[in-house]
Amino acid sequence: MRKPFIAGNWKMNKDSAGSVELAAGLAKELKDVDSVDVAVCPPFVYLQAVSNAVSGSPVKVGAQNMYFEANGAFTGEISTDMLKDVGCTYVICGHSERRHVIGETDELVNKKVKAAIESGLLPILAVGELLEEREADKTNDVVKTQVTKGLEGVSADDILKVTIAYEPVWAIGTGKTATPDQAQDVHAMIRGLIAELYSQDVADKIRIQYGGSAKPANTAELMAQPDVDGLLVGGASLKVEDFSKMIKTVA
Ligand SMILES: O=C[C@H](O)COP(=O)(O)O
Repeated sequence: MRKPFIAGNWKMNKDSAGSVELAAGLAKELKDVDSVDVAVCPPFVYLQAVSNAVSGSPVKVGAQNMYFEANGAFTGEISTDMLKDVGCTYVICGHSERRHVIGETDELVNKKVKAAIESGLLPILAVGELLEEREADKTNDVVKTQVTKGLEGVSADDILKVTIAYEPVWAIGTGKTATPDQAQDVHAMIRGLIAELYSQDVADKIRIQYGGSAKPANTAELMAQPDVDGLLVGGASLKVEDFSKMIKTVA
């Protein structure tokens, strides 16, 4: 039985006061939730304040990105130790906006996943196809490559520290959610791939989130799919009411 895991990716939104207000509101609303793992991923500069605001509640904190080196001359980058120092449990690696806007490669994403695990952070490996790739019937190939390369060198002992987030790029921030069947098809394919790369036991245990215009109105039908174990939520995670409603739908 996989415990559902719902994470909010705030992306480049909120200010200092707004971050604390949202985090404190969620901590209060979700204080009794223990059947769902919950995380929020604010911008780097608000991580400490958000960690303080959710302290003692079931809401954990994640970062939206990281760098794979431990320290040194890497201007503008943030290390895993820094993230742990400000209270992070999770880190998103390979979000499609980082792949397609910033230009991150599978190789870089893989270094981040391995460095996260090494440091004790729990990576959320995000994968997903572009609209033209789906239209060209390349969804499975693209996602398989991203998962396989993203997990290269991750041992069987460590793989269950990873959550995979399937986010079809055409569904992100567009209001165009993948249908539950479309999500289920790709999630089942990913689970089958994990069985091939690791074992059936690992595949049965690893959590696979769906992301892309997830909101209160479609949470139940997405989460009803047998291979959808959680959600990586963008826009709808920016309001206490919406995000907590999604979690309570599952709890
Ligand atoms: O990381 C979250 C996803 O990119 C989904 O964003 P969205 O819920 O705004 O479509």
